[in-house]
Amino acid sequence: LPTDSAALKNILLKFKSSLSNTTALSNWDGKSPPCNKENITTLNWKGIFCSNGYIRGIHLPNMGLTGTVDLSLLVDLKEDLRNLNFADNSFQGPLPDLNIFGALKSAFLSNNQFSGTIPDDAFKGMGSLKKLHLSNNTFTGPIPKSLTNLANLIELKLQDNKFEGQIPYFQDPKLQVFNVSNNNLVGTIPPSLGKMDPSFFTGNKGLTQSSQATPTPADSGSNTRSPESESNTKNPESESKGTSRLTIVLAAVGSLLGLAIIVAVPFILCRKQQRKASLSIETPLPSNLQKKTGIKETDRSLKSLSEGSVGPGGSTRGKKAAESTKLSFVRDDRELFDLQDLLKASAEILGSGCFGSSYKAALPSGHMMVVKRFKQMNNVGREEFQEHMKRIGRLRHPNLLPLVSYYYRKEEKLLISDFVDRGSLAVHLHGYQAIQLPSLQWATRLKVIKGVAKGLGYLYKELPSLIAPHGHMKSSNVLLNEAYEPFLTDYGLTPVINQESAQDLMVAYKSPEFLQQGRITKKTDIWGLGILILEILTGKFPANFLQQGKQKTDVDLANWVNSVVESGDNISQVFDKDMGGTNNSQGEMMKLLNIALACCEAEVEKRLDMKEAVEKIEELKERDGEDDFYSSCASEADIKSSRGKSDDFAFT
Ligand SMILES: Nc1ncnc2c1ncn2[C@@H]1O[C@H](COP(=O)(O)OP(=O)(O)OP(=O)(O)O)[C@@H](O)[C@H]1O
Repeated sequence: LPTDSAALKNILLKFKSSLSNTTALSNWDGKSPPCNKENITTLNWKGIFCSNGYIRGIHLPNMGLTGTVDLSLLVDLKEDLRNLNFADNSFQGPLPDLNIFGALKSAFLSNNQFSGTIPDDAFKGMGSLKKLHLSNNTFTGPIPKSLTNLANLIELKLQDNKFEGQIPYFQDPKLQVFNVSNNNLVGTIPPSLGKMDPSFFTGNKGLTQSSQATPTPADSGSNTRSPESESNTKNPESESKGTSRLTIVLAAVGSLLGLAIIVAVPFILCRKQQRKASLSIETPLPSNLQKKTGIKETDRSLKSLSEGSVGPGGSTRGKKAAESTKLSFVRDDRELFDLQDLLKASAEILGSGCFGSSYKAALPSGHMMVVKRFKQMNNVGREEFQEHMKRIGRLRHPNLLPLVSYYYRKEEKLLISDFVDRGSLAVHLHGYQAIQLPSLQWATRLKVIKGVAKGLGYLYKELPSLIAPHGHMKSSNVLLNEAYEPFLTDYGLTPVINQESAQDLMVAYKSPEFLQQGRITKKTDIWGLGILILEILTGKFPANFLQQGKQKTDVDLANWVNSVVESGDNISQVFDKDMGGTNNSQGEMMKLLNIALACCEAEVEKRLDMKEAVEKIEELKERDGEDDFYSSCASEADIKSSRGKSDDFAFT
């Protein structure tokens, strides 16, 4: 249903009037349209998330809402809606008719007062559903059987209810979270769920650990499966099913491992472990940035200065103090907002890097920003810091993520930039299975490298006084937008990062010249570019980045590739098998590998310089692998449409 239609307004207003205590929805007034057709993402009406003019999410958590939820009033959105979040309110009545919305991916209804038995077929036809949270309500009766047929379900939270009977049979579940703790369940825990965290089953007096036997599909027909029926199932067929289950478990473990690498690398690399990374775009946003970070809106001492200073010099001090509690914008072409807007915004932790954590936060306009917190940025004083940020703010290039604003306090710096839809290249290279995406294809990888090289070339031109104009070239600092266009981030920061931290943590200081001679040079970022290209071509994470400080290491991606080249073995073994590519593209892949190795030359004098590297990369032919290029675009576009555009949001 196109969102500019008056009909849509009416639908939402009718839905609002069916709820009680709706003060939080005061801007659902029918004056403005709920979505703007031309905008990719909008949040005109509180909690209504739109994409390209269609409503994708209704996100009303913790809004003090009461009454019952009549989803039949939203039936005209049945094709469009992907996410519903009614958690943390005081809704009553039976479970709303979720299965009206066949394309729904997540439904969060936890922490309400929903009650009653859920019909067995309540989730019939909801094959897209990935996450269902019904915890902390007072649902009774058996766990509905239709849940067992949801092929994409990965998270099921039913804890703290009054569910009764046995746990139904989940065939080959993809489930990663299955929490039924604190209910009235009886019987045994099915072996197919045996790998779950044991705490997910506690608080059910009649529930016991199962024997090792695998249940047969026949069990799935019954919600009152007897424990005996679980034994005596060992036959070749069930063994092969067991094997396929094992394969799935192994695949899941593999995916999780991939994800764990992405998440763990910064932890291992950095001294100060921050909080656990969350890559899920559908994680609920339970709290705002201030609560998540503990960042103070104002520094109390500064505030009192700004409010209370009188007399000679007092007003200047006061003014300075007030200024120091504000965000500083480095561009004049952007929407202005306050630190307060950010601190109040629902926030999601994106990950914890070397220098602190990054958070995604929605501005009141709905625009998504990323706030990166730096704690080791005191290499220069306030004025020099501000000058440097202004310099970074003047940079403009299609492959650089622009700095939008910053916040300066002696003990805390925040850098604020736009959220980039597809997250980091690192995730797409090493954790793509965990986020259920296909591996990046050759044409996309080449496009990413070309963009990265252009961005780096620009930095070299615009920041000639910096020895390493980027300084921290790595795949988690390359972000990808919807079209897989790369954006470099965390560039130009070497002058402001504390020396010791920089040497311990930044990629430039992992280079051969720093490890061997204690120096970085104008070619150090080229080495970083070379390692990044090797990472992209081989799909292997550069393990030498895991070394902390000035330690020499043999575990180096470039050394490994060089050793294969020198051994005369088949060089094709170094390329990532998941990269695809036609015969036509192999020549270009080889050329790129050679460019990467020339960028990684340990002897700085022999290494390519920036200009040479960029020129050589630009010469690589995309059209050589034309079939491959278009098929890879098509497959990624397919995935995009099958995921639904709403996935770009963090409203669930
Ligand atoms: N602007 C952004 N848009 C989307 N995702 C981002 C953005 N900035 C950071 N991220 C994500 O957040 C994760 C954490 O980023 P962060 O910059 O804090 O750490 P890092 O890049 O892993 O390490 P380092 O601190 O060394 O740069 C990144 O892997 C990336 O996926």
